[in-house]
Amino acid sequence: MPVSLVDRVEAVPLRRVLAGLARGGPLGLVEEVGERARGAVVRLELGPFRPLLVTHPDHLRYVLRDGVRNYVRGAALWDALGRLTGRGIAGEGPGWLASRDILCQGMSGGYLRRSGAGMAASIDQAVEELASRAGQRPVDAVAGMTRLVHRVINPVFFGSRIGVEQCDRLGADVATALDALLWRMAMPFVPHRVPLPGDRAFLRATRAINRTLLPVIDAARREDRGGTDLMSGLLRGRGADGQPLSDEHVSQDIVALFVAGSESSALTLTWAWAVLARHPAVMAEVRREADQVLAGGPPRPEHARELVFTQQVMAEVMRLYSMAWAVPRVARKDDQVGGVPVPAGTTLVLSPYLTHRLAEFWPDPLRFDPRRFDKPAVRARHPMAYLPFGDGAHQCVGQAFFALESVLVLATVLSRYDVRVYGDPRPRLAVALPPCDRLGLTLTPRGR
Ligand code: HEM
Repeated sequence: MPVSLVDRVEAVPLRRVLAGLARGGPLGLVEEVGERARGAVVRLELGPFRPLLVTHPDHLRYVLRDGVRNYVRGAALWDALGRLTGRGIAGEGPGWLASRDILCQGMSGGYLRRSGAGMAASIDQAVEELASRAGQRPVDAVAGMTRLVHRVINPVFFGSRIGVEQCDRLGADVATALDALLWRMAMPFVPHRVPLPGDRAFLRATRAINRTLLPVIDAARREDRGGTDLMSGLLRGRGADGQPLSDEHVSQDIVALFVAGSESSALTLTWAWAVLARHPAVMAEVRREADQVLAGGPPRPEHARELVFTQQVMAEVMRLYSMAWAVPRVARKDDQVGGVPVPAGTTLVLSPYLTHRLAEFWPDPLRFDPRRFDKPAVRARHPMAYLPFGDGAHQCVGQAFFALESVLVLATVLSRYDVRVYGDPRPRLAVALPPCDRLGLTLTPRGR
């Protein structure tokens, strides 16, 4: 299908950017720009940084699929992140391909079928631990979901090589390093030799990450237990030169997995509770389905397929709270997107968050409605109008894993506990979309 030409480029000048910031904060500004553009390519005039914002599904198909060879990770935004996540799975080229092959295999359907029972058991335990903390007083939902996610990903990422407390510490160090990078991401034109706030915190956090990870990698390499976890896979893997991946490469890939998989999963689950609290009838229907499918027992991987409404709820949560609010790419050569000239070196910012709010594809876009994911509605929609996990060469390797994890978490919790949510904050713009204020959560046994 040819790319439909939404052939105007709107410029958003700096003064309008600043006025928008004052009105709705950074996320309000992003939403306002997306709403005005209605799918057109928009040039953001951010001082010396002038990226093109791309949100129309036809244009996304072009950048992520048909024209993918011309649009790569690179330039300033990825350079900042690359200081933390290296040039393996979070990069491009041979290093990325080597990691991608290993991780795709490590997270394949076959792997999920083999290890699904272990994963469901981790979820069972993690939910009980959450309930024991959140029984009397509200726990912070982000912290609670982060702990839960760490308990589920720990065996998948590391086998049984690190304890859950160590996994929590590693997650916290990665989050600190990522926060510290925000300055560099916001000002990608500042050279790395010029100090910025956050630099020291970044250095401290990356040292702590290395202190945790490098000895574990070293020991794992010597042991070689033939595990099916992702770290074992990376240690067994080979680069394009046929040599094993270096310790640094493996370590940075593990950090990249935390960056890509841990925070986004924890925050998406956090928003799921916020949304369910706002829609008690939907929460009741998810519970009805959980009662029917789990029938009072522990979660099992095969339940996920039957939790159809719960899957739809999660899909709609990910439409409205799409952690990937900005997915940057850089044009290698001169090109056009939707009729708009794209000179070589231009940064394109794709925004699934904004695509998911285009009224042309999502009538009444801000309304929460899981039925948008009924099969006929999905079939009738533009296939690139929904891409919470990206698309094309870099499509998320953890998509099937999260799909399984999230529906089993919702069903397990609601089949056993009454959930109360305290607070109703808006998301805040960061690397992902955390709540701008505290969201509390209590779990009390049902019927009490
Ligand atoms: C709600 C949960 C998640 C969301 C919303 C999400 C979203 C995304 C998106 C949008 C991309 C594409 C980035 C790009 O095109 O540059 C991506 C890539 C990736 N995701 Fe996820 N993800 C989630 C969970 C996970 C999990 C659980 C894992 C690991 C187990 C994971 C691992 C990765 C990796 C390794 C990549 C890079 C793939 C590549 O560049 O080839 N993600 N994710």
